[in-house]
Amino acid sequence: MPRVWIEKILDEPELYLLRIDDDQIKYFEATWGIPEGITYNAYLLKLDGAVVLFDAWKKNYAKEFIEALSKLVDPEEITHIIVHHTEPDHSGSLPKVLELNGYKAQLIGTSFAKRLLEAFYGSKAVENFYTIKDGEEMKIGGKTFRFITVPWLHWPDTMITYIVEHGLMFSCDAGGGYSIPKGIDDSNEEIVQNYLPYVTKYIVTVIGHYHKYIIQNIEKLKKLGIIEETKMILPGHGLIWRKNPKRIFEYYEAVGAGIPKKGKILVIYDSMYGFVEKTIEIALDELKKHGYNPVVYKFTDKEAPAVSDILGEVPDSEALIIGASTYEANIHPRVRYVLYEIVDKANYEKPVLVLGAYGWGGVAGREIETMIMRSKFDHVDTIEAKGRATKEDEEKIREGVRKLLERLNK
Ligand SMILES: Cc1cc2nc3c(=O)[nH]c(=O)nc-3n(C[C@H](O)[C@H](O)[C@H](O)COP(=O)(O)O)c2cc1C
Repeated sequence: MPRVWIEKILDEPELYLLRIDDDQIKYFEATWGIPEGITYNAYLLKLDGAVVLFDAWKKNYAKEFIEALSKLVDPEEITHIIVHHTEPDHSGSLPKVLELNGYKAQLIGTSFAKRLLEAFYGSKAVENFYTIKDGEEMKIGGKTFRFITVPWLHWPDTMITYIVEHGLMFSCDAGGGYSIPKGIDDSNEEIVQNYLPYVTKYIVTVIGHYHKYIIQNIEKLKKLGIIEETKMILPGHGLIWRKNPKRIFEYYEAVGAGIPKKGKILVIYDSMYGFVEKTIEIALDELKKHGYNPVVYKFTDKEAPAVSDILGEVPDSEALIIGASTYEANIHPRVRYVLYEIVDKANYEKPVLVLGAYGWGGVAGREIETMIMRSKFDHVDTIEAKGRATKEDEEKIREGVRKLLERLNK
């Protein structure tokens, strides 16, 4: 059952975390396999003469959200609701909150957020909506709220809120990650280390399509001096960053830029009857001879890894080896889908070696080359075997691996 956390984060100003651990979800956005689950984080701030709610939870947990919220405040007393991003994993419970609030609270968000809220929940939901301008400041309960738009992180509606006097940054999806961390913040390094790979997976699968905006928006926040001075980052998923708040944005930047881990080669392949696998075994042997320790994902008649996990491995890889069989004059469907998603969401300047096997006319290699040529990836070579790899193929594969490694050492 999902665990609910109601945690006081600060005494002054009086700030609470409302978090639910969604361990029931299987596919985030009905696509990305996340057996590790995800948390939805909302925040409540009690000020002099104002009660401010920052976002909410998914609709499935509206009942739990109201119960948790009601332990801190009568929903009728909420004066402001800040909507950072309208994706229903954050906004789904808002209609229930508004109903219990008697629609008295002022909603605050971008013009895009207003339009989307209306489309999702009807015109009554936005009756009392205030549309902010980028950089606008507003006094609420004696504090200065600065609203900064961060479009395409990862919807057009997205903004963050910065409370100037206390250096509090409510960042919604930016700074978030998958999984259900055992704590609420970054104070325990073991929890952080377990969590960070799920941050990468989240960035690639959820924000990856717009990954240039990660860099752009972080630059924007840097220029405003906000990242430098912030004391706490409070995202809509995962851990709160208070011990070292800058760390999560540095991590986001590193993933956005695809900074590689020395020696990590990602190998992805399909093999129906073992012929592609043979070409991969030769490549793995050559990699090992050169001291590399590859990370391997394979699609066979016994296993099909989650595409979300594979995507999470791309940003910190030095290079990729893709192995595919030709299937009905195309790339095997499993590898075709993975590649499509990699090129779309994890498109980096990294070298790629293509291996494969075919029966009567190799097509997969050529098709993969075309996909790579249209991406930022750097095509090194394509070597395909007609069925079983011959001695000659073996030599070419080993040579291909050496060429791939040379690119890394340039
Ligand atoms: C359903 C199916 C479709 C195939 N389509 C093609 C094809 O269009 N062209 C071709 O050359 N080989 C085709 N093949 C043959 C495979 O590409 C070939 O046997 C290859 O060696 C398979 O490698 P693997 O056993 O590692 O998957 C097909 C095989 C299967 C099972």
